[in-house]
Amino acid sequence: MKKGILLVNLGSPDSPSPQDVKKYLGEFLMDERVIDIPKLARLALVKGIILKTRPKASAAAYKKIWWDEGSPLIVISERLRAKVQKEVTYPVALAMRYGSMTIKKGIQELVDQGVDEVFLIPLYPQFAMATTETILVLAEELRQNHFPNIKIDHLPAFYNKPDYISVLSESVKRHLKEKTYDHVLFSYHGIPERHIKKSDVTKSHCKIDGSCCVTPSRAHEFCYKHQCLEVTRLVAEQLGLKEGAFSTSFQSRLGFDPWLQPYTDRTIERLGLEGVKNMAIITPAFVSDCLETLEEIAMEGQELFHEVGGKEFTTVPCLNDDNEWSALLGSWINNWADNSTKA
Ligand SMILES: C=CC1=C(C)c2cc3[nH]c(cc4nc(cc5[nH]c(cc1n2)c(C)c5CCC(=O)O)C(CCC(=O)O)=C4C)c(C)c3C=C
Ligand SMILES: [Fe+2]
Ligand SMILES: [Fe+2]
Repeated sequence: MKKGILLVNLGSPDSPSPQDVKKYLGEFLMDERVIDIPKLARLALVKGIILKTRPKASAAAYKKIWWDEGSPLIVISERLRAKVQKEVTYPVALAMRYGSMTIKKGIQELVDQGVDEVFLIPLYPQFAMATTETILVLAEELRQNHFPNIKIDHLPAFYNKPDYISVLSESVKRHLKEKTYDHVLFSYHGIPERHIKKSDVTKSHCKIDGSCCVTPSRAHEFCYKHQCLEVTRLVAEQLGLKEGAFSTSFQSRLGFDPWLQPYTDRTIERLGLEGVKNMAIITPAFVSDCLETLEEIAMEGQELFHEVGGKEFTTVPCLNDDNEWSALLGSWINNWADNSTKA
């Protein structure tokens, strides 16, 4: 069999125009694993309410962070792909779950090069039904309907792999430049609380309040909150952060249902009001900088911190196309290839 690699990230609109943002958000939010309510209710909510107002506001936010070469998330993912390609002898393609760079095109690109065994790498450290699961389900549907002769294997969530934690911690260390901060905040993309319950394979473990997340359970293989808290714990340990000098929060909530808490915006506000003057913020749910890190955190978050009396607000870039990160992906790919050959 000929092996090939498919890196998959979330995606971005084709341009920051309200029309392109509307098209992209329409596809993204109509995914039943993102807005997980019955189809008719989802249609009414997404087409009838969200897409009437949000594209304009989102387009304005995208305009603030857009690069000459395109969406930061896509440009960075392509840079990463090119570096990973240098680490391995197998063809490496890039696709996005939403938008024009479809997973179908990505698989086709590999198949056109003779590949019939694909190693799919969802570019998400933590598992969530709105990220990893939706990619895997779509890839399997595509395999069955369009590529019945290929095999697809995938990299599971890698949040607690020691080599990943070490690459992430080293990158954070380099960016924090040995300065001390009053507080280091680990901010992860949020998800609605009900997604945690839905992904609980035991159906009884997850309690939302976080108490469950420190009690060993097989539910943790699919518990986004546990996996976020573990990244914080492991990185804080490697950075030697003291208890109380760091915490975890969740950003980017949408709608009125409860999402994972504490919320990042309220946490930044509270820290400032409590007298924190200099803080650093790390965003380990994202491997590439994107709208949520460059605008929501680096611009909105910073403004909020200053409004409540904060002075220095340091945002740590995501791993992006860091050399150690591309080398690590290369080593995971080579390990997979060795093991799949033996099998
Ligand atoms: C860990 C990664 C992500 C999870 C989990 C996730 C869940 C999720 N997101 C929305 C709604 C929106 N997300 C938006 C942007 C966005 N989300 C992620 C990652 C995760 N989302 C990224 C990387 C981005 C940025 C994309 C880019 O082009 O840079 C947006 C669009 C922007 C906006 O209007 O705010 C929405 C909407 C939901 C409902 C959800 C549910 C679990
Ligand atoms: Fe999102
Ligand atoms: Fe838990």
